[in-house]
This record gives sequence, structure tokens and C-alpha cells, in this order.
Amino acid sequence: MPLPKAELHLHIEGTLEPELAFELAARNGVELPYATTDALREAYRFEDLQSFLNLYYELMAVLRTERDFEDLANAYLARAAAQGVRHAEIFFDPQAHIARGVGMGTVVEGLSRALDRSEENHGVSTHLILCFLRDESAESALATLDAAKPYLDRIIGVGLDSAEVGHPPVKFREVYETAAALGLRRVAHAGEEGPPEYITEALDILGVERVDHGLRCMESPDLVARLARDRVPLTLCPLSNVRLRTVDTLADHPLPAMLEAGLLCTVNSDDPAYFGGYADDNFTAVREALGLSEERLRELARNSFLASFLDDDEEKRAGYLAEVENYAF
Ligand SMILES: Nc1ncnc2[nH]cnc12
Ligand SMILES: [Zn+2]
Repeated sequence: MPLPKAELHLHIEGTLEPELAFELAARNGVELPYATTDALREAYRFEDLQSFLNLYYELMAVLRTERDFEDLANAYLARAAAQGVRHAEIFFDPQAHIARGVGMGTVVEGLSRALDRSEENHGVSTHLILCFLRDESAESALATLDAAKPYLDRIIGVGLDSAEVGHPPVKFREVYETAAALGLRRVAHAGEEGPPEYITEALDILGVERVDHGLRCMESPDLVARLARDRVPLTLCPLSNVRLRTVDTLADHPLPAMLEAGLLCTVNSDDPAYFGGYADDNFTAVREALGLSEERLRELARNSFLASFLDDDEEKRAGYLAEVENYAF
């Protein structure tokens, strides 16, 4: 049994495996520009974040109905459960679907069909986080939040993703203020490809409680000291960083230095269908490449539950934390 953990940085659209993409394409009469699943996998060689995003958005064309989103989420939850994930806070990108004529209701209702039965079917508790695409306008983000209003009982918070450089957090000040007023939790991708200043902005202007990636904080000792002092969780995604060339190799990943600096790090899978591994695959990869001790791995698992939005059920969090402490490697 793998180490119990929470997954806090997971784009549901990034769990679309080639086999399911072809199945959904056939079901929906969508033509994919790849002959086979192997030919599609061949395309998974990325130069940077943008080259990945191009394929990520292209493949979403196969997701059309509630059932598609339900099947996608169920496939992820089954894999996550097998990897020791006990709780998942799942991102989705509604603007990428709305732009294709697939409404907010289809996406949220479809995902909810799987999520509502996830504890019973997979033993995984879940939360849903709506992400705004930062390379779209602030007005589009506001309209998206407005479209989500009928579904806010299913959505715990908002996030910010897609192409980072040139789209600083400040662009989304108003939508984050509106989200906060609606009682939504706030996270944002920052410091993946963008500079450390974007992390500071996400904290100071958007009021985020967690930083997704946050890797480039290591370029600013003052920022590292602040993040460590304030126990701001960072949702790191090591295999993603290698595939998107944010780090050269896993052995160069700053995770050990980040832990040494007292940062509240978590390990997550980002877009596992594209980056070569789910949650425990990331744990295994960093253990092997970086020689992390069992106690460091336990710390990462503990951090994942501490950083989760399980404040609505402290009993559940305590149960998961006990599983981590009692885990025998
Ligand atoms: N790693 C990532 N960074 C930014 N946007 C994303 N959307 C899906 N994965 C992403
Ligand atoms: Zn991400």
C-alpha cells in the first residue's frame, strides 16, 4: 500500500489518457489528428509550458457531455486511489470548455456525478477548484465566475492557471476579490515559469492561501523566508517540472533545498497523463532521484493533509494524518 496522501495540484483535463481520448473521440464523432494512441504519445515531448498547453487544449475537444466528464473523473479517481491518494482537490478549466460550446453545467454536473460517489466508490474524498485561464481577459474570468454561481455549493475555491509569463496575478485582482466575497478559497499558479514577484503578488493582491508550483521562490531569499515563516503551502509537481523543462533533471530539483529552508512543500502530479506519473509515481521519483529519507516522505504526506482545504471536516483530516503517522514503509 502506497503512503497515504492528498493530491492538491491536479488538473482533471490533464488526466485524459490517450486510450480514453480515443474512446471519447469515437463516442462523440470527433476526429483526432493522431492515428493511434502511440502516435499521440509521441507528441508528448514538450519544450516548455506553452508547447504542452497547445496539446492539452487540443485534446479537450473530445470532452463534450456530462458522461464524458464523469468518465474522466472516475478514471482519475480509480488511479489516484491505487496510488494512495485519500483526498483530492481537483482543478478544472471551464473557460476551455465554454469556448467550445460546452457549458459550465455540463462540466460541473458531469464531474460531480463521479465526485459525489468518490468516497463510496474509490475511498477518496474530494473538493473541486475552478481555475481561470490567465491568458484570457479579466472580464472573461469574471463572466466565468458569474456562470459558476448556480454551482458554488460544489466548488470550494478558485485557482489561476495556463500561460504564466506576461499574465501577472494583479490582472485578476477584481475576480479574486469577488471570489473571496463569495466565500471561496483562493489558490494560484505562480513561479512555475514566472518570476518570484508573481508569487508575492499572488499572496499580497489575490490573497491566496496556497501557491501552486512556487518553484522560483528559490531565487529570492526574502520570499523563501516569508513563505517559511507564514507556512504558506507550495504544491510542487516534480515530474511536470522535468517534462516542461523548468528543471533539467529530477536530480536537479530544488525540493531538498526547499524542505531544508523550512518550506511547507507538497508533491503532486499536475497533468499526470502527460507527464509520466500520478501522485505516488511523483513520490517514488523524488525518493529515488533525490534520496529523500522516509521521514522526509512522511513529512510531504503530512503536509499534503495540513495544506488541504479539509477545514470543513477536521475529524477527517485527523484520521488521514493518523494514517500517515502510522504508515509503515
Ligand atoms: N502546469 C500547468 N501550468 C499552468 N497551467 C496549467 N494547466 C494545466 N497544467 C498547467
Ligand atoms: Zn498546474
